[in-house]
Amino acid sequence: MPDWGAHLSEMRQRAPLVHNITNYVAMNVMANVLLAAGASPAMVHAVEEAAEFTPLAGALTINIGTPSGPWVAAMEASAQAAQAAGLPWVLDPVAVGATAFRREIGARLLALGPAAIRGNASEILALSGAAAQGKGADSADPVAAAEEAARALACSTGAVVAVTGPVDYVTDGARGWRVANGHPAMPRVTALGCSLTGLVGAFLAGAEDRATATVAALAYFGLAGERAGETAAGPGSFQVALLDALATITPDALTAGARVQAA
Ligand SMILES: Nc1ncnc2c1ncn2[C@@H]1O[C@H](COP(=O)(O)OP(=O)(O)OP(=O)(O)O)[C@@H](O)[C@H]1O
Ligand SMILES: Cc1ncsc1CCO
Ligand SMILES: [Mg+2]
Repeated sequence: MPDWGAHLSEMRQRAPLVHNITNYVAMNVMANVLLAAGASPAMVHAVEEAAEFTPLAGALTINIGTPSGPWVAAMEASAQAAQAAGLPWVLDPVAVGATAFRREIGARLLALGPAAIRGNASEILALSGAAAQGKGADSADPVAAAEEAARALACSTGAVVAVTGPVDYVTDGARGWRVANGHPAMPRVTALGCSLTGLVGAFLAGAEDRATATVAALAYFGLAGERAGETAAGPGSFQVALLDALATITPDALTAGARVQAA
C-alpha cells in the first residue's frame, strides 16, 4: 500500500495555490478547508479573468453547484487553460442529473480532460449516462451501485473517478480502492463534498500518481471527520471541529489512521 501520509506531507510542502470555480454555498467552507489543510485557495469565477488566472495555480477545481451562463463560460475557459498548461483540474458534477442544463454542462466539461472527477454516487451514475436517483445535491444511490459507472467513466475519460459516501470508491479504470474513513455527520453539513473536491485539487498539484493522491485526500478528509465527531455536539460544532482536525492531523497520523483497501 502507498504511504498515504507522504501525499499529505508533499502537499503541505508545496502549499499549492488552488483555483476554484465553485458554488455560492461552498465558497467559504471550501476556502477554509483548503487553508486548514495547508493549501492556498483562490475563488476566481469572472469570465473576464478566470482563464488568465488558471495558469498561476497548481490545480483548478470546477463545481457546477449553482451554475449560470457566464459562470459556465468561465468554467470552460479555465478548463481549457488548465488543459493547455498541463495543470490537473477536478470536476465536481453537483446534481448533474437534475436538469438538462446541468447535463449539458457536465458533458461539455467532461470533454475538456479533467484529471479527476469527485461526486456522490447519484452524480457519478448520472454523469456516466446511467439511471440515477439523486435528490438535488444529495445522493440517493449507494456507492456500490456507482462503482461500475465510475470504472467506465475513468476508462472513457482518462480521469481518476472518486465516488464518495459512507465508504468511498476511487478508480483510475485499472486500479481501485475503498476508503472507509468518515463520519455520519459529514452529509449533514453542506458543501463538505465540494470542499473535498478542493482538497483533491490540492493533492493533485504536482503529484506523480494522481489516483493514489486522490485516495490520500479522501482518507485525510474522512479521518478529520472521525476526529471532529469525537468532540462535536451537532452539525454546527462539527464543521468547526473538522477545520481544527484538518490542521492538526500529521502525515504519520494519516498513515496510521487511513482505512484504505484495494478493491
Ligand atoms: N454516511 C457517511 N458516513 C461517513 N462518511 C460519509 C458519509 N456520507 C458522506 N461521507 C463523507 O463525507 C464527505 C463528503 O461526501 P458526500 O458524498 O457527502 O459529498 P456530496 O454529496 O458531494 O456533498 P455536498 O454536495 O454537500 O458537498 C466524504 O469525505 C465522504 O466520505
Ligand atoms: C445545497 C447546494 N445547492 C446547490 S450547490 C449546494 C452545495 C452542496 O453541493
Ligand atoms: Mg456534492
